[in-house]
Amino acid sequence: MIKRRSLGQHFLTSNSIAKSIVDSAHISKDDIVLEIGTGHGVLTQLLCNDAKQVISVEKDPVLYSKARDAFSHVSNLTLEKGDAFKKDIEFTILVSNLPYSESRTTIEWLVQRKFKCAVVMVQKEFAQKLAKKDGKERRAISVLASYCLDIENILNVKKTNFRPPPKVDSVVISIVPKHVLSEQIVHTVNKLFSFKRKTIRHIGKKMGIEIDSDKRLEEMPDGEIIDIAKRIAK
Ligand SMILES: C[S@@+](CC[C@H](N)C(=O)[O-])C[C@H]1O[C@@H](n2cnc3c(N)ncnc32)[C@H](O)[C@@H]1O
Repeated sequence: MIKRRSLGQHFLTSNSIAKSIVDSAHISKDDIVLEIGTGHGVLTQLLCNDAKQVISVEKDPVLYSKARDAFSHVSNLTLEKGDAFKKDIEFTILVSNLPYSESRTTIEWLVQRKFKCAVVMVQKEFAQKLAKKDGKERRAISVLASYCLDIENILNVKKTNFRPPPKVDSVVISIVPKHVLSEQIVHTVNKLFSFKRKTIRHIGKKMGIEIDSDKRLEEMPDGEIIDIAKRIAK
């Protein structure tokens, strides 16, 4: 077995945690579920039991081939090989024990999509970052997440529940969308935060618009930051 750290290959070993994750997505027979990272399929069969259809994408070709053999009898499952973020898959629900290195990509990708809900496992620190509402540690990703998504922590998962165990504990979060943003706005919010220490007047000047305020990004409500990004992106 190839253990590729860059692919975040820490496999969940607990069937009861897998069941809790799938149950908390409240999947019905109308739902098309996307799973990012099939791995050894600890979630995949459970998802297929509940959903109309499951599309499970795995980037590692060896794991993809093994899953094809293991799940060849499952009629409502489509297995795909490759990078899930480069595919244009329609889904109603996303369920994934995310590769940690893709957590930020996933949130930026989700805020640009329409879907019913997502249940994903992320590192505890990343969940805390998403929940930052103000202060110096607030990041572009915190603004995008709190403006676009309702996020709830639903389950803490100790690192001992994975093989090989990661360095940190995880948390399963549920996500319900509120607003959708374009790729250009997501990019602009990231750009605004690259000048984070400056006043918004100064940042506006750098980005070609006039803003009559000396506030800093960390003091501004999410909606105001998004409005500024929209003015810049026009
Ligand atoms: C944390 S493991 C979870 C595997 C399995 N679902 C589980 O719960 O044990 C993440 C999986 O995602 C795969 N992966 C990493 N990046 C990916 C990407 N961009 N698209 C699809 N799969 C990816 C890894 O190879 C790995 O199998």
